Amino acid sequence: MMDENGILFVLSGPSGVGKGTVRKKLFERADDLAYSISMTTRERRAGEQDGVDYFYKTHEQFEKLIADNELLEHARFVNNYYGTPRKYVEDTLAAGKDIFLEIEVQGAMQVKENFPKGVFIFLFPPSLEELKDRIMSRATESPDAVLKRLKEARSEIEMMDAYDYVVVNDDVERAVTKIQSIIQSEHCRRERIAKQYKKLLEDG
Ligand SMILES: Nc1nc2c(ncn2[C@@H]2O[C@H](COP(=O)(O)OP(=O)(O)O)[C@@H](O)[C@H]2O)c(=O)[nH]1
Ligand SMILES: Nc1ncnc2c1ncn2[C@@H]1O[C@H](COP(=O)(O)OP(=O)(O)O)[C@@H](O)[C@H]1O
Repeated sequence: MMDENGILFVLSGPSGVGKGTVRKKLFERADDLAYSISMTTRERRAGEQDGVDYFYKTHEQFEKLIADNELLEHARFVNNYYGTPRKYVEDTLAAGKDIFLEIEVQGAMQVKENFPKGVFIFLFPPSLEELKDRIMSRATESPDAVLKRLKEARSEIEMMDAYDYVVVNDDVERAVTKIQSIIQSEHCRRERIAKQYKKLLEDG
């Protein structure tokens, strides 16, 4: 059966690789894509807004969301919970609109089980040295949190194989353009399949 649903895109990659930066630039250019704002128990950083960057929750509130099955996936990352609201994703896809998730690898693997047709993109650093510099330069974390994020980065990179595409974030513009072409070619691919399917039915 051909589906008229939107396409689900997932962007993952180690902390500090530039996911947030690339995603924001992508959304400045793409207007037919919806962003799924995640829930988190992490503290709000300076400059972040509730309902824009994340929905900030207490541990108790988050655990209730899990118990009530309101999350499509969730994971713990460096002592905090992160999760994707189920309803927004399902409603957006059902309305025929594409949705974009920016989540870490454990969560992405849960999404893959439920949405095998999703498109999984891994953002890759030019080098580990550069990754470390980027996490440090952002200076939003304590030295301890920087170390934990770096440690996490190695195990995240090991999961790269499970992704459909790997995009190196050497230059933001270039990475965004590559992601845009991935989105475009996935649409072409699905249209081609739909056409072939229609032809098959017509040919009887
Ligand atoms: N599983 C999951 N991971 C998420 C979600 N939202 C954000 N993340 C990931 O959690 C990790 C930590 O995010 P954050 O604290 O904002 O740090 P940053 O990515 O280093 O800026 C990143 O890898 C995010 O992509 C979510 O809803 N689910
Ligand atoms: N292509 C790039 N080249 C140089 N610096 C970058 C690039 N992409 C992102 N950065 C910088 O790296 C740091 C981490 O980026 P951020 O988007 O917060 O990463 P993430 O969301 O993956 O944790 C920020 O200071 C950002 O400005």
